Amino acid sequence: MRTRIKICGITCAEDARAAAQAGCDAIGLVFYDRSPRAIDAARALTVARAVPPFVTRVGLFMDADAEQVRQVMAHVPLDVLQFHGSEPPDYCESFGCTYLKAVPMAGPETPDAFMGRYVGAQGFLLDSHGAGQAGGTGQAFDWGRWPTGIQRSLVLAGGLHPDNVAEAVRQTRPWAVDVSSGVESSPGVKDARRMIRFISEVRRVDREQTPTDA
Ligand SMILES: O=C(O)c1ccccc1NCC(=O)[C@H](O)[C@H](O)COP(=O)(O)O
Repeated sequence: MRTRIKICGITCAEDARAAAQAGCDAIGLVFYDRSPRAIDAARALTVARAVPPFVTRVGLFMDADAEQVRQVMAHVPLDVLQFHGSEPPDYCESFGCTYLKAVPMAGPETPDAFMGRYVGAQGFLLDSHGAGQAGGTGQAFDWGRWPTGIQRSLVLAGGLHPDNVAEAVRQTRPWAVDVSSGVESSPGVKDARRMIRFISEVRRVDREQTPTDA
């Protein structure tokens, strides 16, 4: 299987083009003003327009007012929404857009119980954050806690970087991986070489797992 790759926290058109050139499947735009990767709608529009066709644009929100989400959606062409806070299912579904729900692996609820509540989610991003904590921390959770036997699309996030992503994919076999700080030179600034290395490591494991013709 080809593991999908999302590079989150893109803040400029140059980084968006570099991420696409490196071979990512999706980029993330963070609409959360307390993040070092926060972006406003005007800048996000520039970034979204720099992304070539067939690369998915994900808009990330954290406990935002519904009106803020609607305003961003009216200005920026987003393909998918990602909700990273304690947004309830009816809120997530109210925008009529494909969405991912972040699952706090340091939260009190088991991942399966948490995911069971979001029947309308297209997928889940399992991250190391917990109650009251944001994402983009560079912290990994224990991959041994990865849920198995779940028929939903799961995205592995949290503390991934070019030197650990191969092992992470081998252990969890996720639908997709997500990275932010692990491919940066400083918060909010992506490093093209790290993005290329990250993606080539994922592809190396994909090849190991692809059966060859006898
Ligand atoms: O990236 C942020 O700054 C951020 C802030 C607040 C909530 C979520 C945030 N990012 C969400 C993501 O999807 C990150 O890519 C994910 O948490 C992994 O981050 P990292 O551990 O830095 O790879």
